Amino acid sequence: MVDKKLGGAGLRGQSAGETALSTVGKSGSGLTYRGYDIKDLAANTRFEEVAYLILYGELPTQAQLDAYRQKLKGLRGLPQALKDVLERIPADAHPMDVMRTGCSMLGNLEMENDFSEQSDITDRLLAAFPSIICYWYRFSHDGVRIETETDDEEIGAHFLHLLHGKKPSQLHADVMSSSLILYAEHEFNASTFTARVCASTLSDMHSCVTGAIGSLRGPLHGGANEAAMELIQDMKDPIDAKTTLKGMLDRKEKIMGFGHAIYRESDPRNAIIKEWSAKLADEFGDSRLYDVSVACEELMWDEKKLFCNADFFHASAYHYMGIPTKLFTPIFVCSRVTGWAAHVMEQRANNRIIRPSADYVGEEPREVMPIAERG
Ligand SMILES: CC(=O)SCCNC(=O)CCNC(=O)[C@H](O)C(C)(C)COP(=O)(O)OP(=O)(O)OC[C@H]1O[C@@H](n2cnc3c(N)ncnc32)[C@H](O)[C@@H]1OP(=O)(O)O
Ligand SMILES: O=C([O-])CC(=O)C(=O)O
Repeated sequence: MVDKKLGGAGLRGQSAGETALSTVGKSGSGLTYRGYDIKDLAANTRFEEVAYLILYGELPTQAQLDAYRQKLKGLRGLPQALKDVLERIPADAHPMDVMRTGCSMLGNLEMENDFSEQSDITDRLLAAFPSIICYWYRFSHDGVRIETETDDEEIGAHFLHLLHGKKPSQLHADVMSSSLILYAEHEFNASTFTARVCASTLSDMHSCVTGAIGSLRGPLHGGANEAAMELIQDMKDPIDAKTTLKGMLDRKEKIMGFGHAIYRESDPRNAIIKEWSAKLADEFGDSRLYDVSVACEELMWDEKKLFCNADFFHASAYHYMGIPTKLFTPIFVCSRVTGWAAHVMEQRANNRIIRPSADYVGEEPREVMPIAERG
């Protein structure tokens, strides 16, 4: 794994354009957003500061942050027509499909008429996504029509408040803020590239983000945090964890939450979310999920030199905060919309339609036979 060369299928190792937004896997610094190391950001900022950095180019002053939070707070309400749509989506729908539909419906109701509106449209999506997913979840699962306009200062706390019907503890608010920072931006990953391809046709912001949600949904990308939870939830203890994983590796099964297309030795986001998971396990008073996760990490490194990516310890961390597994990937959307939108804006600012070529491997030229002679 560590020695594997970048190249070949999946456009791996090929540059597909320029970005000033982030670096991934550059030696000396695993992940940076606009020049700031992810560890520095996670330790010293809150998510709204990072969203502002990604979208507006610099970290905000206190006055700018206050104004930005105030703006986002004022954008949490959902139009009745969107609530009507959300109420029609069944409880057994996939929540990522709810996000996709919610984003698309908002695009019908609050269309981006001109690119000069792109920042306001993005702020609206950033503010509205927690409302969209929680409104649908609480209506379809609990039969409750929630009020989505809370006075929480932060997006992460607002999400937990809507989900659980009460304000979260400081620890949970801190974990959510950190988690949203970790997920915010990641260069030309599959969902962001989807957004950029869409943007390159000069399409609207809602279309770009809706497409990106579809790409993030898959288990090889954002969906891995849910798949990781399904994997660890039945593991009894570290020994059971190692036996289970060994069997899966012997059967050549993929272990979700491990490996990465770009990082070769570690994902810098893992150490941060792992530390939060340990703190949550302490608070929860039952460390089984954390312990089995550590055992999985050890075994995967020993057997395959594969490391946990950002998703693996998110599974236990989110679970400890009482978040239902199927809402894990939608939280990723609530964060990554910042990166997606910033890439859309960057693409628009220096655009050429993205249209690669393909190596043809089909039939040689031939003539159409009259239908009676085919067979
Ligand atoms: C936030 C995110 O989106 S992070 C990614 C989340 N996705 C996952 O966790 C899904 C599981 N992981 C994977 O499927 C892959 O590691 C990906 C999709 C992330 C990267 O794929 P690739 O770039 O093709 O992986 P890479 O080239 O490094 O794979 C090297 C070898 O390790 C194997 N491998 C990679 N990841 C895993 C895994 N999680 N479990 C088992 N084997 C793996 C590959 O099958 C490959 O084996 P091969 O050489 O015999 O074909
Ligand atoms: O970069 C990737 O391929 C996937 C990833 O970790 C992310 O999008 O956060």
